[in-house]
Amino acid sequence: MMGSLAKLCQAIGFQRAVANVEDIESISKARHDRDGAASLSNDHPSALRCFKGMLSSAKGKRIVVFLDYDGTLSPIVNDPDCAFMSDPMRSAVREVAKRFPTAIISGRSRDKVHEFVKLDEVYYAGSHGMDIRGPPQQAKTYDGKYQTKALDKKGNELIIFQPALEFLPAIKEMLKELEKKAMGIRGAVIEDNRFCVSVHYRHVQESDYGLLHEKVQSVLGKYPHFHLTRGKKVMEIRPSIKWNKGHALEYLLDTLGFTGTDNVLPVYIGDDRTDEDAFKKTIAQKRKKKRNVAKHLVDEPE
Ligand SMILES: O=P(O)(O)OC[C@H]1O[C@H](O[C@H]2O[C@H](CO)[C@@H](O)[C@H](O)[C@H]2O)[C@H](O)[C@@H](O)[C@@H]1O
Repeated sequence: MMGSLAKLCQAIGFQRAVANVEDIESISKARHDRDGAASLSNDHPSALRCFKGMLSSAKGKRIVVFLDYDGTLSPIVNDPDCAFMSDPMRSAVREVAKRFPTAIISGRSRDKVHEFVKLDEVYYAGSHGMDIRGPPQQAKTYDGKYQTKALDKKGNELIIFQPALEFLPAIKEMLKELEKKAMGIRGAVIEDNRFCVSVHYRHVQESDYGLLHEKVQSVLGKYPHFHLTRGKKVMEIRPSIKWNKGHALEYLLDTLGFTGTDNVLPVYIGDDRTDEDAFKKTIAQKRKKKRNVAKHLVDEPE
């Protein structure tokens, strides 16, 4: 059962920790591309060195796997439309999804990630978690108005959760303005991620960075309910709601029936700053468990 997870980790670049598994092309090299991404260092504890230990803490628990897309399941490439996932990576994710509930949480639009991943057996959260296609169960602790039922191509029932729905008209307007403004700057690429917008500057001359930033800020100034975050050579404009990849992880755990339980171990694999919101929630989950154990000890009569 753990073999499939080890294989996926190896495909993502965790080879050192899980030796003796069949060789799958690693994307770790591509991730160290000096583009501002956090790299492994003494300041960052390495999952590579404690993978087996991490798995031993999964004993008796249900593992739920959460994966980022760009830079994790696909290499970072120059053209965002060409960030394809390799077939071995797809097989590794498919194998994991057979054994553990698995979700992909990306900054991309949900449809775009699905198009790249092409697997129906995983759950998808696009737009940094603001567009979730989850299990066919309403989440208990979330506002029902953002949850709608839908059917997939095979007629299976799904729940769609979109907490930023009311921002859609403004996002469409903003997208047009950004496209117009960015046209003047060579190399700038605007990507429609449905509930957020990416402004890529990977191909912009360094001398034009400031100008592009100014233009983005001038558009953003007209939309006070939005804010800017940063990724790898990309500025991302998002609605200012209290919702990120971490909340999406919690939402999915809820719809999978794990709210208030101790018997779950969420595993999140990601490479970028926005993934840190989800890492924090997995840690919070662990702390919650510790608190519950402590409470249990206090409640328990001696
Ligand atoms: O949450 P993620 O799935 O990691 O998405 C974050 C952004 O990823 C994409 O941009 C990044 O990957 C591109 C393809 O490798 C690369 O060209 C770009 O420079 C990177 O920033 C995606 O295009 C963005 O919309 C996502 O927000």
